[in-house]
Amino acid sequence: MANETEAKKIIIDTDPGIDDAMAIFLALRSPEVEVIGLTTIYGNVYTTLATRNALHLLEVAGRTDIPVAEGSHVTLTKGTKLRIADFVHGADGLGNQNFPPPNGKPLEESAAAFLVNQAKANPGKITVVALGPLTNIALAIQMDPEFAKNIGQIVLLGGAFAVNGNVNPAAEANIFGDPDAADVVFTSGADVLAVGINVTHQVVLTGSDREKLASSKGKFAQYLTGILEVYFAYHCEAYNTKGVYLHDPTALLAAIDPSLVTCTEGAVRVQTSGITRGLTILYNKQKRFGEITEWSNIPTVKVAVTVDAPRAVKLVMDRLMA
Ligand SMILES: O=c1[nH]cnc2c1ncn2[C@@H]1O[C@H](CO)[C@@H](O)[C@H]1O
Repeated sequence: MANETEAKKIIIDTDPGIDDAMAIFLALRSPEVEVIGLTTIYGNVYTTLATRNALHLLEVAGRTDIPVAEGSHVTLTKGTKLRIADFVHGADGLGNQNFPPPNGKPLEESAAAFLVNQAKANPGKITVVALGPLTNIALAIQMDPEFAKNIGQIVLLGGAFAVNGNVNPAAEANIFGDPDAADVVFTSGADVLAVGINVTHQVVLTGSDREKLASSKGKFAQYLTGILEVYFAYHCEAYNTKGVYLHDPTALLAAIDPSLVTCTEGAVRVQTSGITRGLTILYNKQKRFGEITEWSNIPTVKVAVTVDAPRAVKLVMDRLMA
């Protein structure tokens, strides 16, 4: 029997990553969602290390029942020159804490095949929360013409809508990581919600929040206090702030509770070359252009424009300290 309180099934596509670790733990502490798998991708670390970290985080959480499917090692156009943000997250992606290797192994199935098969088995029921470059999602779209229809929603952390990027003034890191894949996802016709850094830069975990995490007895709070040191140091150096941006947790929360953000809707295209490679442009449909453009007849997506930041930070703190 359909049940209104049935948890929403989510797959987290992730490149752990310090804020990825926070988002994964947050999901595991959120009764509104059931994590049915993690799929891995390069971004904050290379894919092999992302898989190792995903398995490790599930072991820390005592949730080795959740499968991990390894994703692509190259971009959609088979590019191997990847931009890895180890300077943000530490060489191991998790704040250089010398964690032991995990015992678990990933599935034989690739991330894209896992996404395709799960969406096919549960049409309209699964939300993908995509926290890294969008290669796996684009591969799933290319692998199965029905995927965009079968997947319930794709909530993605990516883009810098009408603000500067964080890789360079044009581009946000996840879109810059694979702009071709991002353009495939944005134009696929799937139900997409993009949460960009125009929104996530408002959701800040302060030094005093970190102290509260440190003094909490919670298992996740203790773990995160350790790995957050490197993330704080990077923000202090790059942004001259004493807080850190909660990118991935904000996207995860938007998937759990859409009322945390307000959105606009329009066609999004991604610049795939030149000095603005990775730029996300939203066509808000306010003007009807006389001529056909690259934005004509493109399905619309939702783009987050505001966030209830105090409520988002409180949810992160309450759930991670529990
Ligand atoms: O300055 C940066 N350069 C590259 N990646 C970053 C930076 N800051 C954060 N992230 C990572 O990229 C995503 C948000 O764009 C987040 O997953 C974050 O961990």
